[in-house]
Amino acid sequence: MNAIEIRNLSKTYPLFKVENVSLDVKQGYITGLIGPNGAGKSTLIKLITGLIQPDSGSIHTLGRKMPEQEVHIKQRLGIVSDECFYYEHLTIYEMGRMIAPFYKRWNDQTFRGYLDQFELSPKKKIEDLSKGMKIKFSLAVALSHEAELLIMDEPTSGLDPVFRRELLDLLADTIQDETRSIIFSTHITTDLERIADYITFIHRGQIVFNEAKDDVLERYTIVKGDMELLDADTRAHLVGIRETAVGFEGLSDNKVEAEQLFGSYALLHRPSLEDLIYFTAKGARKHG
Ligand SMILES: Nc1ncnc2c1ncn2[C@@H]1O[C@H](COP(=O)(O)OP(=O)(O)OP(=O)(O)O)[C@@H](O)[C@H]1O
Repeated sequence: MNAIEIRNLSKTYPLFKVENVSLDVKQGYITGLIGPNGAGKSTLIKLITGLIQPDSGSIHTLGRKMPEQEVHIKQRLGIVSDECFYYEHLTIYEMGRMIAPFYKRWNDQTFRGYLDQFELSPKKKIEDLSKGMKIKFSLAVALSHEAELLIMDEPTSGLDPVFRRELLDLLADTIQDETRSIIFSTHITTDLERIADYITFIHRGQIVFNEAKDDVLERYTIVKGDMELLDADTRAHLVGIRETAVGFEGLSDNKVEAEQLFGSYALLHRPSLEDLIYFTAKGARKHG
């Protein structure tokens, strides 16, 4: 079962396009959305949440079609970001009162519990909240109406390390019942190494891969060796290469092939998600 099903989605801006994207986001899991600056992560999230309309293609969220069934979908969706505040002059308490009637499954007691847990004073005005506090507030709202799908655009980037860890634990707990799902865009890839089940990698408006995190980190490998190992064949094999005075470091998208190609002449080791972004942004070749 998929929480989100995207088919052949395209959106063109004057200098950028999301092109023919198809993507399944699995229900009951945490999916991390990664990619370099300007890759299209926020654009994809805005398309999914209906903030912008695609030129072509379709999006089904929680089994319902966007934008036709947007009102129904929004009841079951929690959007967590520091950007979705329209009433800056209201206090947290007043904003909560304003939001509550919109949701059929709103639980005021749960909301007050999260405000307390996240140390958010109900008397504080929205305009006086820091970026991290806005994230906490929108998370409290999402969790108080029993959202089945949390869509989070860089939720941890404005948070201190203590709350960041607490948030990651909270998210891991949130999906324990296997009916809830989370899609989570971030540059803090170590957060995803900690909690993500699936990774969606977007680059230049296209999906590079959408796979289980453990499979990705098993399939790719970092290759390190002396410069004399780099010839036309070995260069063509690597997705991206960093050359230094003492040798090279590169990313292979096929560990088995890399082992055959480089044998015992090079050092191979497991990449981090950050390595995948770095070498993909550096390289010209498409991943296999
Ligand atoms: N409304 C718009 N009009 C024109 N171009 C836009 C618009 N919104 C975004 N873009 C362009 O689309 C591209 C992708 O932007 P997007 O914000 O989706 O990237 P991102 O992956 O979220 O980047 P970052 O990691 O830097 O936040 C950028 O080149 C951006 O300038």
